[in-house]
Amino acid sequence: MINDQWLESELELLRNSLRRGQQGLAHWNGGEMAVSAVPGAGKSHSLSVAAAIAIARNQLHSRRQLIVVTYTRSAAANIKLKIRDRLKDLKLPPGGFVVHTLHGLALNIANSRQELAGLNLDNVSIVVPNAEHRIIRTAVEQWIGDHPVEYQTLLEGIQFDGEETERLRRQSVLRTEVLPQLTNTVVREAKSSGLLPDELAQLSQSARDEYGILNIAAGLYQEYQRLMRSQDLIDYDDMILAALKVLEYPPMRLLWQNQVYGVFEDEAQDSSPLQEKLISILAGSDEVNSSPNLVRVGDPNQAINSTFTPADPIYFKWFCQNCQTKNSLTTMNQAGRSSEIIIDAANFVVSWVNQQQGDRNPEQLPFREQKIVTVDRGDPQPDANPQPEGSGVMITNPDDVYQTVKLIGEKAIALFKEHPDHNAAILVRENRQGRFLAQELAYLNKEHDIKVYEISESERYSQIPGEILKLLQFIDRPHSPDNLKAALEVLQQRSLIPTQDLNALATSPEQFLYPTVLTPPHKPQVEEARRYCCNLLRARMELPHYQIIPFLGMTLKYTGSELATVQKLSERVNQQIIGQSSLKASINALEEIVTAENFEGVEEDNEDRYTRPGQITIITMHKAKGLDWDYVFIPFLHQDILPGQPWIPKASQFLGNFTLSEVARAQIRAIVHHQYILGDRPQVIPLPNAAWEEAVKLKQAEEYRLLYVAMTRAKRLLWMSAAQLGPFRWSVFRQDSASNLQQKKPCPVLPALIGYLRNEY
Ligand SMILES: Nc1ncnc2c1ncn2[C@@H]1O[C@H](COP(=O)(O)OP(=O)(O)OP(=O)(O)O)[C@@H](O)[C@H]1O
Repeated sequence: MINDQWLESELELLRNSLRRGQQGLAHWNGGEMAVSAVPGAGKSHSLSVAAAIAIARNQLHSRRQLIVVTYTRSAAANIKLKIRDRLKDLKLPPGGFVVHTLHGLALNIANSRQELAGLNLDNVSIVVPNAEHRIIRTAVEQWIGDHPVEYQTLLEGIQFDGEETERLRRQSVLRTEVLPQLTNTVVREAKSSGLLPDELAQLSQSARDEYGILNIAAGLYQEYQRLMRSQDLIDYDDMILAALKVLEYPPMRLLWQNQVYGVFEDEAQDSSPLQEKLISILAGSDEVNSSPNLVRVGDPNQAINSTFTPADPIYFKWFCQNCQTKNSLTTMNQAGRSSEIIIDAANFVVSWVNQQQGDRNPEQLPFREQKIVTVDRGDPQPDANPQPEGSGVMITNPDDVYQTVKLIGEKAIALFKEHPDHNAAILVRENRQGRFLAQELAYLNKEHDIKVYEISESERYSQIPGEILKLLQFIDRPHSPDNLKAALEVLQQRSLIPTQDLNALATSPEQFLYPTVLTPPHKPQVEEARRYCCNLLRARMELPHYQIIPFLGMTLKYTGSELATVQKLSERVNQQIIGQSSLKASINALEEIVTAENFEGVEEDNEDRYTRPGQITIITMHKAKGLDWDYVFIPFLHQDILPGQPWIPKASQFLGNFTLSEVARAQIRAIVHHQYILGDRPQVIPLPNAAWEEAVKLKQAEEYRLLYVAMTRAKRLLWMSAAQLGPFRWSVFRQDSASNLQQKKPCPVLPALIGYLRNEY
């Protein structure tokens, strides 16, 4: 205990600088605690104060530390600085704590006894596979080779007349889309829940569906693991598993637990069961009946990664419930970020969406019923709950997407004229919307000195080496259906050719690329794709190969710093192949770059670039989490995107009215939830249709939470709109063609919100 009077009174002052709800955190004195906070509640602020208080009170030092865990490196750097500042104010040395990302922490533990971890970390490389990764593609090929009967059942789908072209098309869909996606989803979902391939295979025995989806999934997972091992590769979950293996050994567990006084976890709604297990062990002790010194802070209403990563907010909700029964749940409801009317609008969304769900269990509702409240008078946050700009919340219904941009442009000009030091953002659901807005608003920069900054542009840098590689592989071997399909995908993603079923084109490259008089004429969209491909092939004949990469960059219509990135890439490849220059050598060099995932684009590296004054940032709703702006525009709020309809790609509808990967995800979640609550009691695995329905519900709930995150980014003005006419789907929208816009329905919460605001204000 501290007996220094001065320090005690400083700590008291520090505690009092926190708001009511935040103080619970500062009073933490060991044991488990859950903190459920609303957007803008000051989670990282109060976490850093509570950390400093815990370090001071318990006189922590380098051999007995507090561990703070966050999910991104920038969050880690941020909170580290904050804790240091607090300790400095308390005249204490900057020690007694470490801030880690979860994976950084796992790596440290695994490194502490490599032979226990089962990994030689000096030899392995870390990869982050996606469905296109070569490991996953190879796993799929191996599985197909070893499981002809199961593969045949998939090929036949719900009906099949044996026609050859259709069989080839289905093969292409299964090999390049369905099975890679299934592998990717299952590996991540099962592994991060602590399920090994054999356990999954065992569990899949009680599933009763015709394909045996979980059994296929377990087989794919097995192949994946084998390939990763044989090539000395590990993924992020392997790091956590390795750390857990070290901690299973009692002397090592004791050693670590003695070093760790407690663990504070931020963004706890994004945790997976495996991650939760790791921090609970670290924060615990081997004494019976003692609970771990574990504080978990999160906001279940901001869980926006649960449908494409294994993060699942239900675990944090359960943790909160558990703490509530032990009286150790704290809620932080006050937030000073936004004007009151914006807070009201966000709270309305929470209740309205939950009301639509009928009677589901509270933890299965899209939102935790936790309302945001304005701060008290005299709050320490400067300009807390600022005066709104105009009415504070504006909802409009423009004629079409073009008029939407026009209105945003006019509003931005007026706002920046009056407040040049403020900032603004347009939040979009997908990058294509962002690209459209950036093009249409480019005039703001030239004519009004308002910088328009589109974030997805810089995100695209990391895709450039992969895109160029696919085109090079195609021009090297154009008759390979896989190469052709991969190249067509790139062209389609870049909106250079119309969206269509590429499997049909890629199954017979010869017919597609060089139709004879005997082949039926191509449809216009196929012909357009063919012309693009033939131009690429011609370039191979006509250009010296060191010019090919820059040429491909132009063909893909890269702009500005994307082109600079391509130039840099081209130079690096040419340097690597000096003395043996050929197309093959370029491909090999590029393959190495893509596999190593270590090529950095040409871009600024600073998070502040998202929120510069006088700037309008175009950013996806996902990426906007954790940030805020004076003015926030959220256009294109249409029902087909928000909450969205269940959508099964046409190409894979022969398998039934669901996607295999989503069914498998929902089945694995059902298993893990069951194990979590009911332990070893017999398990019923949902059938594909029920699992798919559950997946759809989860997806729609997440879309609403995404809207909530987006709305709560606004400080003074929240501008939302749903145009009457919009593209059928943004993925097929092309500005250059006179594409038809269609009648669109607004996201259902918008009319309800308009009614609410009208009555309330
Ligand atoms: N007690 C306080 N005294 C002074 N400032 C505070 C206090 N609590 C919060 N703040 C300020 O409120 C702002 C919002 O805090 P922060 O960004 O940490 O919120 P958050 O909970 O992480 O929000 P979100 O989850 O929506 O991203 C910060 O500028 C922070 O400094």
